[in-house]
Amino acid sequence: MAAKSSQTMTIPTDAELVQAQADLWRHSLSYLTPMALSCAIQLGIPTAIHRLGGAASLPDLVTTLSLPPSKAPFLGRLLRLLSTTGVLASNEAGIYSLVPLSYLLVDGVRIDGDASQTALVLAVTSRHYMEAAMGLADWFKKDIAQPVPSPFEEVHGAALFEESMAVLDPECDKLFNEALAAHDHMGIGTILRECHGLFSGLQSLTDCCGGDGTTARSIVKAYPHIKCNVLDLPKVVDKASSDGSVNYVAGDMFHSIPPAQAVMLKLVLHFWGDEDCINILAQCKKAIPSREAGGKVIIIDIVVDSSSGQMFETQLLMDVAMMVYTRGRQRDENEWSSIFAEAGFSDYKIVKKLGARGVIEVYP
Ligand SMILES: C[S@@+](CC[C@H](N)C(=O)[O-])C[C@H]1O[C@@H](n2cnc3c(N)ncnc32)[C@H](O)[C@@H]1O
Repeated sequence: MAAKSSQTMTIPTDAELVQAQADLWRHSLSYLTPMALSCAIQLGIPTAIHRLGGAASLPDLVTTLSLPPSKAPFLGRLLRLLSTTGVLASNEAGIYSLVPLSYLLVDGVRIDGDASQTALVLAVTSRHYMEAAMGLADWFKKDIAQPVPSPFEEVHGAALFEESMAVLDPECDKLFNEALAAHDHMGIGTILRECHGLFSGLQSLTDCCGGDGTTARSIVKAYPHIKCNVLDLPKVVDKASSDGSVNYVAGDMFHSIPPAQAVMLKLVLHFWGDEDCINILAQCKKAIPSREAGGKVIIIDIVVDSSSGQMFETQLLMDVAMMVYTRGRQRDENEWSSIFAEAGFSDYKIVKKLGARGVIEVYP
């Protein structure tokens, strides 16, 4: 027999009901915010404003973007939403300008040598990603044995990293790879400037899952004395173009990680479940010397922090994104700490929080 609730819900007042209705509109229509952002990128609005000197009026944009004049009033409404949601700034004279967020969406602008972030927005707002999110309720109802495939795998028949994705859906595979490169390449410059002690004392480093070696090359450029290995799967290493500054190793991190004073896992562990993370970290521990000899694992990943205001919501969205698209998750400090302990590490330190991410040193 169902337990009787001792609490009865108070009937909302009229004022609360109309507010609730407005809140529901906002919640259920807020998918139009990323759609407007994607539309702005496809039309080239941030790039046009940049080329017009960083500020532009509606008529300037209609002309520069070669849009039919009949669309001007509609573009004005799009620009108003983009300004209200913080993608652009606007003033009373009807001039639109770039803010740091839209600066990241300007074609050709390089931040620390990184590509703009347009590829990421275009991928996550594509039908491939949206369809996976739309399959979430069906996914919840299915009782599937471990390891649980993501809603993305259920809908598209392959995981994001799987080679078969290139055959099943080449367009989706291309979108994902471009998005991943834009996402991963950004930020190492800031880490090098903000976290001086992270690499300076190291003689050697293995960038585990280091992809095409972009991050490792930036580190070696800043610290030429560091001997740097880049470990990735053979299919990735085979395609990497080497300039001789780093040593590429084709392999599987679950089997072996090239030894070095430190192993770095930058934006890796959030793709994996807890058990896999423990196995990866256990392999890292085998690859490094004792703490006294300077051994450490460097992790760059989100540290979910409920006291971080709006950043907390971003971190939760990134967590649900991991649930929808991968088998991974985002973790708070307690969750990180127990994974480190289970993998046999004795201590850790959160060196720095940068945006939504943290830089963690983990000691054997
Ligand atoms: C999200 S990226 C890592 C990002 C990279 N560390 C960066 O910050 O630029 C994931 C990478 O992990 C690699 N990878 C996946 N499974 C692997 C494994 N078992 N062993 C080694 N590399 C792996 C993929 O090929 C891909 O290049």
